[in-house]
Amino acid sequence: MSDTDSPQTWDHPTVRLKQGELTLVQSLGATGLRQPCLVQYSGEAPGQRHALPEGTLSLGRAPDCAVQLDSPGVSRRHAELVVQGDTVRFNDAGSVNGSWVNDKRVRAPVLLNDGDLLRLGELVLKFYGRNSVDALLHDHIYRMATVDAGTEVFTKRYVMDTLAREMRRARRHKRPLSLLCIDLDHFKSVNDRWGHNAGDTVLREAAATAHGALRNTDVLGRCGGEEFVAVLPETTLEEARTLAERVRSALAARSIALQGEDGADLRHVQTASIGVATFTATLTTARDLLGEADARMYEAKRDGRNRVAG
Ligand SMILES: Nc1nc2c(ncn2[C@@H]2O[C@H](COP(=O)(O)OP(=O)(O)OP(=O)(O)O)[C@@H](O)[C@H]2O)c(=O)[nH]1
Repeated sequence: MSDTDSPQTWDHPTVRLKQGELTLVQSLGATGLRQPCLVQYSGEAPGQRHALPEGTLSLGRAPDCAVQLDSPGVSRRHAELVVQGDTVRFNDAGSVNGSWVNDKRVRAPVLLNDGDLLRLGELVLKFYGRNSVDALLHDHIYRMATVDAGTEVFTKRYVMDTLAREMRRARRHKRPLSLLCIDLDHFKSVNDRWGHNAGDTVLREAAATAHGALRNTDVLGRCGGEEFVAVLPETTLEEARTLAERVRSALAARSIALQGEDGADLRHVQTASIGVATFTATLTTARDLLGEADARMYEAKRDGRNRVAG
């Protein structure tokens, strides 16, 4: 998923369930001018959506491609799309493994229609035109699978997939990669003192605060009840420590407004203990990296909580 496509910065109003009814048609009307998009149907990130803004867009593995497709068999500059109003033209850009639209090899510009299947090498994508109801439904389902309903940060599954993908990228390009394990302190006492609803509010607000302290390129997910993991691509250990401290201090500085079970207005400061780990010659698997961040987080707890270790 590209930064601009992150569910945390979703680019159109969410399709919501209202009283059990999926209000697709109303949502479609409310969104007005939607962009056409491509959705990956295979490869490392099935379900990933690429919005297609107006202009000439390159598709390929190169990091500066407008539609970046980090998949084996896709050339660095594989194909090109020209988006003009409701018209979208697709062409191969001299790729090694070729491009197809609906199983027909592309050798000259092709006008795309809603629902067309594109194949770049082995990678299959589906094209959705502007205002496609299918694309809205797809977004809704994808969002349910990748965003935690209680906190609006990513699900554990999404963050683990991201970690695996970023580790492959870090290894291949010899780039730094770090991880934060963020665990709220004495969270059980929030539930015990003020009830589960107050606990849910604290979880949601703490997640929003942590997300706000991170960068657009970082991926924050909820990995357990009151435990979060942040994947930090292109980040050294030193930079990760600085970010962890930024998250810790943002949480410690935030006074969350709550209502107790008796309706009384309350305020609560929810601190966290944070473990930091980085991808090195000895920490080479996702399990190693998560284990190290988790161990450092427990060290922060043992040292008194509301601190960063690692
Ligand atoms: N309100 C609410 N509580 C949750 C949710 N998920 C987990 N919890 C609670 O989170 C609490 C976690 O408690 P512990 O694992 O003992 O940790 P802690 O109290 O934060 O203590 P330390 O981690 O040692 O600082 C448990 O009481 C869970 O019931 C949730 O979605 N909502």
